[in-house]
Amino acid sequence: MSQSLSESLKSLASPIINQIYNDDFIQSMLDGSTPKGSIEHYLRADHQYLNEFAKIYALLVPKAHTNEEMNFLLSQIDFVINGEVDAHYFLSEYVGKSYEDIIKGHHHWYPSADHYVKHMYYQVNMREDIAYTVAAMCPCPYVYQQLALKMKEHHSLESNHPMLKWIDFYVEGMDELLEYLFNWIDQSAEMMSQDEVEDVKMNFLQSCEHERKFFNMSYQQEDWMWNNDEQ
Ligand SMILES: Cc1ncc(CN)c(N)n1
Repeated sequence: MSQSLSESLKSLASPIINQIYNDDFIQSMLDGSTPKGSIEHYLRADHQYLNEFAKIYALLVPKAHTNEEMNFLLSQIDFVINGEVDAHYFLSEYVGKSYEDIIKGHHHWYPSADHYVKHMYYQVNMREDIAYTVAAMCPCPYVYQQLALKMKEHHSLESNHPMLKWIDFYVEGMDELLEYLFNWIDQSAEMMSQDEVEDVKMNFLQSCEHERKFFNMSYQQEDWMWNNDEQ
């Protein structure tokens, strides 16, 4: 029996996730050496990213076919805005500043975050079928869940490890969400041509690479050359 599209996506994403795991951001989280400035950069970018992610979920509501799909989207808007902020509070504890102080006054999207967000907005605005956007959004929970599982699997983290609460947040809370998203992709793929399926794959894999760029952007505190007014 041939592999489902979602199974194919997961195996294609695996080498990218391994690269992210071995990059500086995750490796420094594990050894507790992440520069506080890199975490602050991440939090400023991610606060905006999650707000845009919620707005893109909202733009999917008119494309939903059932009340059940609409309720899923509403629940995810609530989670992204009001639930995932807990993961940010765990990281602001590491920095030693209040989350509100870290993110206040920050308005522009850093370059790699800009590219990632616009990749998702392009799908929701230019593609009729919801699957193209869902495929571009799915790596957001999927990559983090896989990274967190690898971090726990390969390291016996002390109970006072500074990143343990952040890691556990993504180990525990993603299964039901991911099952829904991947089923949505598989169901849509049944009515697609091979070319359309290839486009769905590209959207998913590009977002996996955008995840890698987002972490590297944070570690290197990447910004635009024109912006020189931020701490
Ligand atoms: C950029 C990004 N990607 C994924 C996640 C995890 N939902 C996040 N908070 N930020």
